[in-house]
Amino acid sequence: MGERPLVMSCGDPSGIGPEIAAKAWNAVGRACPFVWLGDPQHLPEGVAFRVVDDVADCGGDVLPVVPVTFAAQARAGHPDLANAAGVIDAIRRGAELVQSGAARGLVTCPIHKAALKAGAGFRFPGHTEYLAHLAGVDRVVMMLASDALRVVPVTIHIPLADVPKALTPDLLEATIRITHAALIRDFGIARPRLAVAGLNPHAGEDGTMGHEDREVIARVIARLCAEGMDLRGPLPADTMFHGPARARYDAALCMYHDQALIPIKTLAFDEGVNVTLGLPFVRTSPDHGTAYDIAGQDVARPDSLIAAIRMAWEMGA
Ligand SMILES: NC(=O)c1ccc[n+]([C@@H]2O[C@H](COP(=O)([O-])OP(=O)(O)OC[C@H]3O[C@@H](n4cnc5c(N)ncnc54)[C@H](O)[C@@H]3O)[C@@H](O)[C@H]2O)c1
Ligand SMILES: N[C@H](C(=O)O)[C@H](O)COP(=O)(O)O
Repeated sequence: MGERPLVMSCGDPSGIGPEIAAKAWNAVGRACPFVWLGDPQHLPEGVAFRVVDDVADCGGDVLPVVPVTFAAQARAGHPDLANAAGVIDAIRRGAELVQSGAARGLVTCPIHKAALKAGAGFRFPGHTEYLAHLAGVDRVVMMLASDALRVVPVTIHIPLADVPKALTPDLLEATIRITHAALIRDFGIARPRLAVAGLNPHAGEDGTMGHEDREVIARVIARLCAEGMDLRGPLPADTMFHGPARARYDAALCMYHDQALIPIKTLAFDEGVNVTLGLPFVRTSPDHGTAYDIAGQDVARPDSLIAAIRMAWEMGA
C-alpha cells in the first residue's frame, strides 16, 4: 500500500454528494485515492464499491467505502431529518481519521445546515465551525480558492445585521494572520499580497458612509503593515475583482460572506474549492451546496469536488 488516502464525508445523502463522489472517484480516484464515509445504499444505482475495514485498504478500481449508519433511505432532493445524525457522524469520523494520521486529509461533501439543526440539534453554522470544535482550535478561516481568485470572508454565517458588531480588530487581525501564514505554507507564496475590502460603500468614503473602514479596518492594516506585511485597504469592494485588480493581490479579505462568495462563485463556480485554514489537518470541500433541485438527475458536475480532492491531496503531502 502506498500513500495514505484522503477520506470523504458523504454529506447529505439526499443532495448531490453521493453522485458527485462516484463521478469524482472515476475521475481521480486512482491519482488521489479517497475512502468514502457513508451508507453504500445511498450511492447511485450501479456504482461499483467495496466495503473496507481499514482506510489503508484503498487501492483498486472501485470506490472504497467505510460504512456509516443512517436511519433512513435517501430520497433525492428531499432531506430527511432522520439522517441528520448519520451526516454528522460521517464528518466526525472523517476528522478522527485525519487527526489520527490514518488519512492524509478530509474532503467534505455538502450538508444542509438547517436540516442538521432540526434533525440532530447541530449547534454549528457549518463544517468550518464544527471541525474547529472537533480539533479544539479557537480560530479557523474559510478560504474559497481557485486559479482566478482566492477570497476569505472575515465574518461567515451570521446575519448581515450582526456583521458590523462582529467585525472586531481582534477578529480581523487573526484572520489576516492565519491567511498570510497559510499562503506561505500551503500555497508556496513567499511574500503574500493581501487586499482588504472595506465594509461600507466606497470603503466608507472618507468616513462619510460609515465608520468601520477608518476606525477598525484601516487601523488593523496599518498595524500589520508596520510589521512588514504587504496589505492594501480598506478598498472599495466593487473595484477589487476585475482582472487588473485581481492581478495585484494573492488573496482578498472580505468583510462578510456574500462580499467574498459572489465574486468567486461568479468567476470560478466549477473550479472553486472551500479550504479551511488554521486546522491541524487538511480539509477541503466543493464550493457549492447540496443542490436539491438537481439531485438524483445525474446532471450535477463533479468539477468543484474534483478540485477539492486535488487540493487536499497536494496540501496533505
Ligand atoms: N460546503 C457545504 O456544505 C455547503 C456549501 C454551500 C451551501 N450549502 C448548503 O446547501 C444547501 C443549498 O444551498 P444553495 O441552494 O444556496 O446552493 P447550492 O450550491 O446547493 O445550489 C445553488 C445552485 O447551483 C446549482 N449547483 C450546485 N452545485 C452544482 C453542481 N455540482 N453541478 C451543477 N449545478 C450545481 C444548483 O443546482 C442550484 O441551482 C443549503 O442548506 C446550504 O447551506 C452547503
Ligand atoms: N459558505 C460556504 C458556501 O457558501 O459555499 C459553505 O456554506 C461552507 O460552509 P461549511 O464548509 O462551513 O459547511
